[in-house]
Amino acid sequence: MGDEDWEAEILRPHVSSYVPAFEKDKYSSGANGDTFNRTSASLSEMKDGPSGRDHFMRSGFPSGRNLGNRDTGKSSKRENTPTTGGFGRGKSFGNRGFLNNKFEEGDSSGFWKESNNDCEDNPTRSRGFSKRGGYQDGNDSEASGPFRRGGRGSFRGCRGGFGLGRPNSEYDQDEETQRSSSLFGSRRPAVSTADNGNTYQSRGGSGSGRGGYKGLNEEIVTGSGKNSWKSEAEGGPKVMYIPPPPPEDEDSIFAHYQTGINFDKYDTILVEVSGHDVPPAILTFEEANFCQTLNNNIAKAGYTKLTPVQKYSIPIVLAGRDLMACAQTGSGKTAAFLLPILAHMMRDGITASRFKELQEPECIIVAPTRELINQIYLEARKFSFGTCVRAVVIYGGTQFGHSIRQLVQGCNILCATPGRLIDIIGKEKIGLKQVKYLVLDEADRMLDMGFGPEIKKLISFPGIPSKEHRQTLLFSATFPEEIQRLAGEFLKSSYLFVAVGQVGGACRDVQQTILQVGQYSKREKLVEILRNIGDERTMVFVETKKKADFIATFLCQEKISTTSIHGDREQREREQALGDFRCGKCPVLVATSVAARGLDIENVQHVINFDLPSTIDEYVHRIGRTGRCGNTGRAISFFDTESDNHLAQPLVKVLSDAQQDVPAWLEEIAFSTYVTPGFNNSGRGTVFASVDTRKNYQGKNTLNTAGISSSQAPDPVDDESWD
Ligand SMILES: Nc1ncnc2c1ncn2[C@@H]1O[C@H](COP(=O)(O)OP(=O)(O)OP(=O)(O)O)[C@@H](O)[C@H]1O
Repeated sequence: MGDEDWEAEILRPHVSSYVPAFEKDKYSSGANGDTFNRTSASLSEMKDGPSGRDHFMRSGFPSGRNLGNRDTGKSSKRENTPTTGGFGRGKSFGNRGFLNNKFEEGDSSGFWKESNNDCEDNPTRSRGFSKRGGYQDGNDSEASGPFRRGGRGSFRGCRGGFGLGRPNSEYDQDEETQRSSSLFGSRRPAVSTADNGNTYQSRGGSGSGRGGYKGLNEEIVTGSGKNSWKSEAEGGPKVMYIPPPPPEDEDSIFAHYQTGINFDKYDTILVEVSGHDVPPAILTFEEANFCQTLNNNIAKAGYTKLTPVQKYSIPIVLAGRDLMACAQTGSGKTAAFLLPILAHMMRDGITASRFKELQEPECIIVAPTRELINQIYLEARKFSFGTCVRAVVIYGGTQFGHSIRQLVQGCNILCATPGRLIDIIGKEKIGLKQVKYLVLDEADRMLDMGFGPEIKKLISFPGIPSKEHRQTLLFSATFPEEIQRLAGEFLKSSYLFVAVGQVGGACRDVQQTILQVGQYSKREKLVEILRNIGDERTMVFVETKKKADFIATFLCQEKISTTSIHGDREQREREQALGDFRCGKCPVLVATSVAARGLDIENVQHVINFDLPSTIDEYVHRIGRTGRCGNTGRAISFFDTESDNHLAQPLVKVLSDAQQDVPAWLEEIAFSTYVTPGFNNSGRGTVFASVDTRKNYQGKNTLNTAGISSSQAPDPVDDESWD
């Protein structure tokens, strides 16, 4: 499967980590005297720290209940007649009345109800199915696919730009449409913002047959017809974008932000390790016995103290063990795998061999989104600074030849998105024989029905060492049970499971507020909140790419400097948007779930869920863009009782686990929408994967000498109950 090529028809189960409060005991661990031990990250006795919410400066926002807008969306129905822009037939959408501020949400004709997908990423890639009955959203996908390949007109901007067919279907923004439309599209900024004139530009679409637009330097059109889209590697249209090289000066390489006031409180988080023969945790970087260069780099990065996931994971990886590690967002998982891998490589004296036709990396790191893999690459480059180890990043939306040129200069650590990786392997540009380390960051995402097939493909390529002969490391903040079971296929049976805090739990450094806001009141509420926030950096999550464009444009019209990131933006635009947000030029970033996972952006003080995501895990990742590395942050979510009730139960669980206020109205909804345990409501509202799932099938655990719990987990492969 090619880059930007995706099996769009695959369903993703609605994964959930929730167990109702009244069922909690049934599933809870540790405290109830089960066989797993929980150990505080400091390896000292767990102290009763202040509750999560006490860590925060109180905001100007009243609690959810007080602010809760009980608008249930009863405002007048909007008309279907567009006021601007051209439209295709079918479920046309547009900025109905948008320019004169009559743009309304929730129209039954589809716009606001389009599938919520975004991707390469496309965490909702498969949600489209359950929600909309079968289409895959179009995506700027690392992996998009034949099922998205129609020539439906594509909305490519905020002001019209519609083609024929089903302009408002999940299909209408697919990669192919974008690619093949640039001949016809006209580049026309939808809105240039308000304040500085360049804050936000949404691409204007052009109403050609295929609709859509792709930037001049990004796509070359092949004029291919329906269902003929191929990735570049497969001979499809070329992507011309070459990302700018990262800065080379040491200051930039080691630039970092400060740990926050709650960094030391990480030590009080309970940690569970399960599996056999658990190596003792380390308490300090010195105990890791890294070489001097690595220690220097760690110091230059401003790391003086290990985070819990690092304390436990580093010795496990150093001991050569496979690992599944789950720790809260922003708690340093990247270094937890990078540092020990680098330590091994340096111990083994690995040197990148330049200009070899076939590069044979020792380590492959895969992550679901382009921006995230780029971030991981920058971390790898930072920690390998001044060594012979060379990291390379390759990802979709960039010129294929550029990826190859990066590779041939030598590659020990290959950071890649799955689609581009598979393409590069298919082109025999890298050999897999030397792979000793395979890391899946955001592993639950990488193994779900979205990316899972590609990862399976990866580990099935001829030449790649079997799981017995490589070290496989899975990291995420969420690990639903079903994914944990799947993961057994990728890991040695002796793998260890590290759980820092509650698996799938939200970061306690984020003050969470849930407001009841109907769809027709959301924009007004958003503006009110953003005006209160002022210039503090804020990520606003919406469910669809189209909505991201609209909301960003709307905010710009409201004179709030805003940019946006989603899967229909060109890669160059995505990187520009992220850059503008990072540097504060645009303090508001409207994003789809493409930005929900992993992104580590300094000073993001607020996350606003304009739309709640369809799964609770996604919620946890989204709000985790703030409150990182001991810093505090705030998350405000608009809960629409017309569409979000399925999230009430898991939200109550996540809020109470994180010691947040739970609005009474939310509890009421949660109670009234109670799902019988065991009834699999598309994976929602069912069992909360509170621990290593092997625990559900095993006998006793023992306490190891380090005070870390060590379970006598049966070999999952041999365990009949495993499946
Ligand atoms: N020991 C440490 N000391 C200081 N800063 C650290 C330490 N470990 C990590 N950091 C910093 O904390 C931030 C968050 O780390 P990272 O992005 O690895 O979190 P994460 O757990 O992978 O989050 P997510 O679940 O959102 O992907 C980064 O800026 C990183 O450089």
